[in-house]
Amino acid sequence: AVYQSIDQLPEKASYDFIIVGGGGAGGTLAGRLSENPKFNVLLIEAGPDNEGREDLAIPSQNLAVQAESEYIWNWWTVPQIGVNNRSIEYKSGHVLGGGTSINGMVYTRGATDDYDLWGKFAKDKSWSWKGLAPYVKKHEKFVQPPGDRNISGQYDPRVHGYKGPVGVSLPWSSPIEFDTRVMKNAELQDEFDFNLDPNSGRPIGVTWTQFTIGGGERSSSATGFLGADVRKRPNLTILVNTYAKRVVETIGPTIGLRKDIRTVEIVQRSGEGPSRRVTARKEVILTAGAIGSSKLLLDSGIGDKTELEAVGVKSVADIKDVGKGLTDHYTASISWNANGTDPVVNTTEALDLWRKDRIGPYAEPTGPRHQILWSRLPKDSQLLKDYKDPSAGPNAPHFEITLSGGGSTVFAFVVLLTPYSHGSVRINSTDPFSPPLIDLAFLTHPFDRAALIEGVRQTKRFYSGLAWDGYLTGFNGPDPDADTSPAGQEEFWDKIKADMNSFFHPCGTAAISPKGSGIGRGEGVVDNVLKVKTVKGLRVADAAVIPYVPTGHSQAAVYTLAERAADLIKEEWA
Ligand SMILES: Cc1cc2nc3c(=O)[nH]c(=O)nc-3n(C[C@H](O)[C@H](O)[C@H](O)COP(=O)(O)OP(=O)(O)OC[C@H]3O[C@@H](n4cnc5c(N)ncnc54)[C@H](O)[C@@H]3O)c2cc1C
Repeated sequence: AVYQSIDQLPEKASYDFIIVGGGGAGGTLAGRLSENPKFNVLLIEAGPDNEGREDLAIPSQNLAVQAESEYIWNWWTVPQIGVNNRSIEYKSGHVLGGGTSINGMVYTRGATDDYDLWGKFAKDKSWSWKGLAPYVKKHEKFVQPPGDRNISGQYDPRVHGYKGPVGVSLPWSSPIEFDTRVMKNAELQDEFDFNLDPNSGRPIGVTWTQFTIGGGERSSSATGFLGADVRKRPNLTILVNTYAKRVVETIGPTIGLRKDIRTVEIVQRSGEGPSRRVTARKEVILTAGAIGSSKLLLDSGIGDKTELEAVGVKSVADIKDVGKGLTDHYTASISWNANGTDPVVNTTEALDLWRKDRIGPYAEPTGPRHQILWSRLPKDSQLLKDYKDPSAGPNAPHFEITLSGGGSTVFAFVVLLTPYSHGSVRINSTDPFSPPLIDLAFLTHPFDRAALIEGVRQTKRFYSGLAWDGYLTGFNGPDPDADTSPAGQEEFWDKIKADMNSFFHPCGTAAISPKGSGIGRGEGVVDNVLKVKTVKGLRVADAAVIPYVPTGHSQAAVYTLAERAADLIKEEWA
């Protein structure tokens, strides 16, 4: 059943598993755990149901739905000292499907090394690219884009999954002159090579961009894992518009010394009306996202005892790393003038076409959708001599450079994928409705500033190739090389900082670490089977546990993680 409000939840119902947060991971887990008819599953989501909302299904509405306050948390970061004390709007999905219902749909797994790093953190090889291989593809259903685009030579069929519920495809439109020039440039320039598929685990090079779009519609954890058939399962209850305030100790006979945390306190999303407590017979699984899950733990008294007591929250478990270790991708924007003609989209016709046949400009995202250049700092880069390489390994790019054009502007996001800076999520109130203090710590480390300049320079080199002759008519900057005087550099940084944004891929706020290891600073929050340390009955199974942001857009890694989590839980309770 799907209940739209808390008063519809039967008083006496009981559940084996309570999943808190119906996003990328939560939707996946609810779908997978309820495959076993013996498990009774409750999924709690703060945002609305995705069903029946056309804007969430139309791929071209990606930016519109991200601006819709009902679908996002409306969080802002604390002033970021690295970017002239700006607060950055920190978007996060607030709807069934979470981020996967509103994100940019870019589908990239990251590098083998990123997954091997999980294994290193967990001291457990089953968390590694090889160990996770079945899960990397399990959620995916790679399909042809709708229409007649010929995609041969634009992806590698060997690296994809075809039986999962989440649709993945190249976008609808066929290549244009801009794309031909990108490919020509990759051929001509020694520094950059074409790479057939970004999802082989070895992303470096110029790749065609893939999206979580199936049959011309957005594919999310909600559409993929919680579709009409799944919603009919008698052992699955989905409760939307309901806020989990905290997890609390379950009253009853305590066996052993560990606190038993299987109870969730919930209330209407608006905060009005009475709170209720629901208890899981087996486990509570937090999947409220890297920000939401760490905030929930902190609101529940699970975190650094000294810091929690300083804000008046009673300590339940003193786990120092909760909310620490936040890593994310950050991006600078640069552009060129070009002599292409901006395509004019007739939105009425486009919408009609989409409604009729799921094709046309509405069947693909708004924004960068052509190719991505994944690159590393050169081997002989002074930066890699001055600092230990922050990337997980040689397959992991330092930069993502989005290649996007066709009209009068060629535009690039230069994304630093491997930041040295680590941020945090904190709370400063005993009220679970007060917003989290999100600190991304953007540009607070000298490596990050120097690396970002190198990323801008790489982009400039890419667009100075012969393939661009007669196409690009001028660089708009910001240009780190335009004026190398201190004043000129300051001007460059001011422009970058004024515009710098997040790619909204937070990870690492409840990081995985080995079973039995401590709970001091730098020692993680969950063990290698995702159980919260020192307590029982409670797991975290979303982006929060990924120790360091992968070098790709994060949804594929989250699906992989959630698929594995589902199997771990199924096995334990079989
Ligand atoms: C604007 C934006 C663009 C993005 N673009 C891309 C992209 O193009 N490609 C890509 O791969 N990734 C992208 N991402 C990131 C990707 O969507 C996330 O990595 C992924 O959704 C994370 O999954 P999760 O399960 O950890 O968290 P989420 O998907 O955020 O799910 C958490 C869920 O928990 C709910 N929740 C939180 N707190 C509570 C509470 N107290 N009570 C009840 N429910 C709660 C939330 O409402 C949400 O539904 C983007 C994200 C955003 C926000």
